[in-house]
Amino acid sequence: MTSLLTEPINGILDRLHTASLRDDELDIPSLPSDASAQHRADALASAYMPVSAHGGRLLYNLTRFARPRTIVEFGTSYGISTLYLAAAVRDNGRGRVVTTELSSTKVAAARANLAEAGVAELVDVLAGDALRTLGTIDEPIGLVLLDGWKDLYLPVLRLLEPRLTPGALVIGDDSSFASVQPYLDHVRDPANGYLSVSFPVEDGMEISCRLAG
Ligand SMILES: C[S@@+](CC[C@H](N)C(=O)[O-])C[C@H]1O[C@@H](n2cnc3c(N)ncnc32)[C@H](O)[C@@H]1O
Repeated sequence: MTSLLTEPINGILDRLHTASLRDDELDIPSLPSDASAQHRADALASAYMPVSAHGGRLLYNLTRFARPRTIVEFGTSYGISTLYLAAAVRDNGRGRVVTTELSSTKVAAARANLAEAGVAELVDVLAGDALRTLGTIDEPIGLVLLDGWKDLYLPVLRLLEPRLTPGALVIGDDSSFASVQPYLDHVRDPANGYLSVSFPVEDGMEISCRLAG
């Protein structure tokens, strides 16, 4: 049996996905186009913006198959995608997740959700800007989920690239968004060391395999 379909993870994911439906009712103030990542994170502190249940199951299955020792996630929010990754780590019997989030409200909520789900010991939630927090990881990385602000996918990937293992999977969520294009241009050019495929789940996930170290 999978942790995803058993309690407490199954019920917590149901609850969080249901709560995320209220994102549509939030009154988010419009932000200047040059608003900082922190400003955007604070303005959207109430918004879950999660992967869908289908996207989450894809993340779970990829993680089960790849059996990575270290998974890095950019953009924790309330911890929904992190729970799918952590459930797979638990069922693999090895590995850990390092995830990072700018909003302090969300860091506290995600830590509480992961503790309630019984997977807190499998996950490090790093508070702060991914461009700073993820620079501290010095071990080989087997799987990356990029789901923070879209314009930062490429700088975050470039930061992590020296530590990607050959064969590592890099997953970019919301790949149909125009702001992801510079990232897509990078991973879709084999000269940059990836074989990349667009997967049609929700707003699209780009799944890229690292060919070279
Ligand atoms: C789309 S949501 C993540 C959803 C989450 N992966 C899930 O499925 O539940 C994006 C999150 O990335 C966070 N974020 C954006 N830029 C960031 C940065 N530079 N460093 C850390 N977190 C960031 C935002 O605050 C926001 O909570």
